[in-house]
Amino acid sequence: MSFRLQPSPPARLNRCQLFGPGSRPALFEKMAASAADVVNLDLEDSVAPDDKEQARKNIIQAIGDVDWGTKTLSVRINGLDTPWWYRDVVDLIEQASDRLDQIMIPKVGNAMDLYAVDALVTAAEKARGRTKPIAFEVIIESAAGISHVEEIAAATPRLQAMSLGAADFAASMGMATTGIGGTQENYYMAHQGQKYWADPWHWAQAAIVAACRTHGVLPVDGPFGDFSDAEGFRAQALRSATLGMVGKWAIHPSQVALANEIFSPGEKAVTEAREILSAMEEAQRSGAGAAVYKGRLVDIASIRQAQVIVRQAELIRDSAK
Ligand SMILES: CCC(=O)SCCNC(=O)CCNC(=O)[C@H](O)C(C)(C)COP(=O)(O)OP(=O)(O)OC[C@H]1O[C@@H](n2cnc3c(N)ncnc32)[C@H](O)[C@@H]1OP(=O)(O)O
Ligand SMILES: O=CC(=O)O
Ligand SMILES: [Mg+2]
Repeated sequence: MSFRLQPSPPARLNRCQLFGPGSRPALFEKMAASAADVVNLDLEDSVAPDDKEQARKNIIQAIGDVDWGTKTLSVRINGLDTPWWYRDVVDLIEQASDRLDQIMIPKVGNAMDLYAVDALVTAAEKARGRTKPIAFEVIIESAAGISHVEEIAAATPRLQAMSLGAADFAASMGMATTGIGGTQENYYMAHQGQKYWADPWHWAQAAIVAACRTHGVLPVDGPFGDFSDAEGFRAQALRSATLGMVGKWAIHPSQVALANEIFSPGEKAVTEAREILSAMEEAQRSGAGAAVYKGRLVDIASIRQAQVIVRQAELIRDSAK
């Protein structure tokens, strides 16, 4: 164990991030009224090139005009390989109200990408006299991004969250699929005439979780494209939660409740976690480091596991007050 303590991620809910194109302002009030913890107004891939400028204007106006409640309000800017990104940043900081919490930077390939955006944001904030610093979130969605995931997670104290973007990731990796997340028909093991499907996103998710947990960043699962497939979404989200991710994107309102449900620990899990903490308190009072709970071993590591669940339950309870 390193003598450095693992930093905690930001203490805020990030169970669901609801996306909507900046070119469809009619959706903004609906997004604000949704149950998502985070709203992502998009300037990037859901907006056609000819609509970029108008989408930017729509978003800047809506940041000030719409009541976003207590949601984390984020705008996805265009990628650093486009002619639009610097104007996205400058106009957002110069013209949008201070209600804007975060910008999402897509297709980040290394720490220098974040250095460049940080430099621009810092200068623009100073010029505007903005006192609330803009937080960053990034998407890991390229071969370069996943190769440099740890340096990206460590790149700037502005960074709060990191998502896996399955669509662009698949394209960049040359994966033979047009599906956005979820089970891939051809990714299976064969054994005694049966097919057993495996999870092609698992390794990238695990790398993201490890980088995020090392540097106190929230790891998030990105889009699941087939919004008619609730069971597929559920299975993908359950796997992500099991791996340590804290939430998932919704690209359609039908996915919000599902994400909230899966990334909120259920009553049974919370009760069990509290019982483990009590069992361990009792064990420690009697000088033992391990105990038996429901016929299985629990020890001091179980306290840390149970605390993850209890902390998340408390965050949800506190946010409902
Ligand atoms: C894949 C890689 C990525 O980068 S994903 C992130 C970028 N993509 C996006 O932002 C796309 C977000 N989603 C959308 O644009 C739309 O949901 C798409 C998928 C096009 C479907 O729109 P539409 O045909 O209107 O859906 P629908 O008729 O089933 O809508 C039912 C009611 O829900 C509303 N709705 C729709 N989308 C949103 C949304 N994103 N946020 C909030 N509300 C939404 C519709 O307006 C409709 O409302 P109502 O029932 O008529 O009042
Ligand atoms: O931006 C998201 C993706 O999946 O690509
Ligand atoms: Mg993408």
